Amino acid sequence: MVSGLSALGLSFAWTTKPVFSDVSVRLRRGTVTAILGANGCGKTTLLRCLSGLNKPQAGSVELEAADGTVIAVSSLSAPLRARSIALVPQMSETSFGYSALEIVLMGRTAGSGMFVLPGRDDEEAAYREIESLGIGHLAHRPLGEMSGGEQRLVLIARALATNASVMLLDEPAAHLDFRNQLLVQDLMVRLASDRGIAVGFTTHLPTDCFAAGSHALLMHRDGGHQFGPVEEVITDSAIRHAFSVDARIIAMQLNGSKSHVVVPLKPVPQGEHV
Ligand SMILES: Nc1ncnc2c1ncn2[C@@H]1O[C@H](COP(=O)(O)OP(=O)(O)OP(=O)(O)O)[C@@H](O)[C@H]1O
Repeated sequence: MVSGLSALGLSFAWTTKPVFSDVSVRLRRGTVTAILGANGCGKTTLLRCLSGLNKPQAGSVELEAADGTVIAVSSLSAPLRARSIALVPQMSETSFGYSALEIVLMGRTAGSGMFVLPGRDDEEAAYREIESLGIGHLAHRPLGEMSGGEQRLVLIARALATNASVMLLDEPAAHLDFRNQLLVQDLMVRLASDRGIAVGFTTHLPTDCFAAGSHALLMHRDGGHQFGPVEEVITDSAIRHAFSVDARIIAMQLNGSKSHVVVPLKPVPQGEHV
């Protein structure tokens, strides 16, 4: 059984200028980790490094087993990697012509090779994942004819169908309406608590970290970062440094539980020390 995914000392550069350096983060089984930062700070690049799609110039990404053994993600075969770590992209234009059922079946047979045809069991399992997300009515609709929110749920169902122990979602709430944002946040929390999945997601909205994450990795535009429990990492001064925005975190009791909203107040003037 996989107990988590760890990145140790990751550095990545597309050119000579590093996108990030020496990033360490641990996504534990049964928890949700938010990866927060301004546009262009490297969230998607990091997520792809964690999934094994981008190769970092330094550092390692390792899957941890419950007995303490670790295996480098870079040493896994592509099929095994696809069955261990599911990546939910923001969009999948290459899948636009396929129906939801066909797309989720691709997740079910991920890593089995091009010539393996899905069987009846696979089809039933794919239906179950689609139903579990409340989108059974979309099973036979092509992805390209769905709304952004519906597409996101289909891509999450495809990731679930892989039975991966780690799920990485790139901006899962982007372009979603209020209700669908809430549904996706609740879903990530449930995938962690009910299925024991180690969930990681990227966002550029600080409030999302409090809503769904137990831990946060805050990435700064200068390549620096902080990782730890959300309430320790996401502070007024950390937001000011990461986004160049003066903001206030407001904590309140709502329906018997603690909620937080992060209110942006004003941009920090250019050139002012953050
Ligand atoms: N394929 C690529 N080739 C070269 N540079 C890239 C490539 N992909 C991303 N970059 C650059 O790497 C940096 C980090 O990009 P990335 O997409 O990881 O940021 P992000 O934090 O996810 O941004 P956003 O919030 O806008 O989605 C940016 O400067 C971007 O221009």
